[in-house]
Amino acid sequence: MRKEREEGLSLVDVLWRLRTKVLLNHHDEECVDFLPWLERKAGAEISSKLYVGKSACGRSLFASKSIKTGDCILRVPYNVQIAPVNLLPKVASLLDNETGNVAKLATIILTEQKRGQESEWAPYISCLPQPGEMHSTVCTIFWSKSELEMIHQSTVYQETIKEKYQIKKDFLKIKAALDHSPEIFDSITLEDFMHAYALVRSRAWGSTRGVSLIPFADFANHDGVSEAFIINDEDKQVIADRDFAPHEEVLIRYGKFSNATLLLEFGFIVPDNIHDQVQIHVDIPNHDFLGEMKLDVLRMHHLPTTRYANDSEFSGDSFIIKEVRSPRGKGKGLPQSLRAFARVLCCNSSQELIDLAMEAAQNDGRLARRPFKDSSREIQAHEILLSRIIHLIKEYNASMKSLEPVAPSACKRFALRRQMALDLLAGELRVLESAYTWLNNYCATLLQHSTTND
Ligand SMILES: C[S@@+](CC[C@H](N)C(=O)[O-])C[C@H]1O[C@@H](n2cnc3c(N)ncnc32)[C@H](O)[C@@H]1O
Repeated sequence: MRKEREEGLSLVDVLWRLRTKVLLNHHDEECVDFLPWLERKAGAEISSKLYVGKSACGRSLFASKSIKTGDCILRVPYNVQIAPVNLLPKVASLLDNETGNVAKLATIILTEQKRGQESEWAPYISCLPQPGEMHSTVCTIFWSKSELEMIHQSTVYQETIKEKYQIKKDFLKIKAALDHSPEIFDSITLEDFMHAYALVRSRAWGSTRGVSLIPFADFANHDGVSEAFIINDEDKQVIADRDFAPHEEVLIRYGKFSNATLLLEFGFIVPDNIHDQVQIHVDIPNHDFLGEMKLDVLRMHHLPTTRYANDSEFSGDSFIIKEVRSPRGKGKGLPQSLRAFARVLCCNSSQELIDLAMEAAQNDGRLARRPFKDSSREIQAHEILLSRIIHLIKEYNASMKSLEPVAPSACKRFALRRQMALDLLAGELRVLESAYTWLNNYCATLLQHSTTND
């Protein structure tokens, strides 16, 4: 107690510290003063029911007392959120409109870190994960080229390359701006910027006023099946989705995110993620003599098509598929837009394309949404999808097989990333296999009906 009093803490703070020391079983010495400090800064209560503690996934929020379903467990007013407008005016004036909000928030973190104890945000900044901490460097932007190759099947691969490019672009702009202000920041490295960028990506939320860091709320860890989330309002609130006993970890849902998104933005994945998805490309082959007509019909009906690098080579589209939960025909099956695309792709006469366009005009205007009347044509359309999916399944299996088990002497970081790559691919493979089962079943049922009718 004398030590705390010597640190200049008020009696209330000392009592809070003693109380939490007794209560906490995930005690986090470094964060004990953080919430009282934030509440003083906000001039309002932020949470009477939660504390910041330690978990297997870095810091986390825990119940400090019993929580009932429907209780408001935290509210962070806008005046203690960190938004791009908090960027020092001198630095802001040197940045153009193309500099993204994530880069601006990352710059705020770096400049506040530099100010050390003089920073008005010092108690918050000092609780953020440090560059060396394992969980903060798992995001794929930190993966090497060969590590990224492990997941080249997944959209995360391309997204990471795009993101790394954007980070470098933003870094050069920020560096140029800070070089004009050596009194604020003498030298900034790409590594420092990437770390700050990853911190922002994994803990900033969007709101009616743009993107901001939400101190305290951003210590909540993610559970994809939780119904508690940060309400997209100016003051950020979270409402408990169930009862919690004292000291239970309180998880929230960041969003209905696939493992691809979780890995890219937050650096972790969850097993059996119900939000997993796969992006598949379906192309109109360049040898298709009806290719141009098919493209015209698709565009006339507002189905987006992409012409790839060389106009004469491929045209096609990308579709997101999620796990198809019921192979027996119940539930949603594959996206209707993908099945419509396959029906158009399957047409082998201009008359068939005209018939599809007429059918759309006579109904709700949407192209190829109804099954072909001729069930053998309907089967052929879906077999195009089946063959695409079988091809992808083979590729995923081959990629996973090539990820040899790591030697016991391999570095811990590589072993972790390899395991994440395997888990990511396994989740996407599960989605593809569910689509395969659904399509197979659909075609078999159609075949059975047509032979019965014959
Ligand atoms: C918004 S922060 C949450 C607080 C963070 N644990 C900390 O120490 O400051 C998001 C980060 O927490 C970690 N995290 C959150 N939920 C997780 C989960 N379910 N599994 C693994 N890591 C998780 C990841 O490192 C993620 O980037």
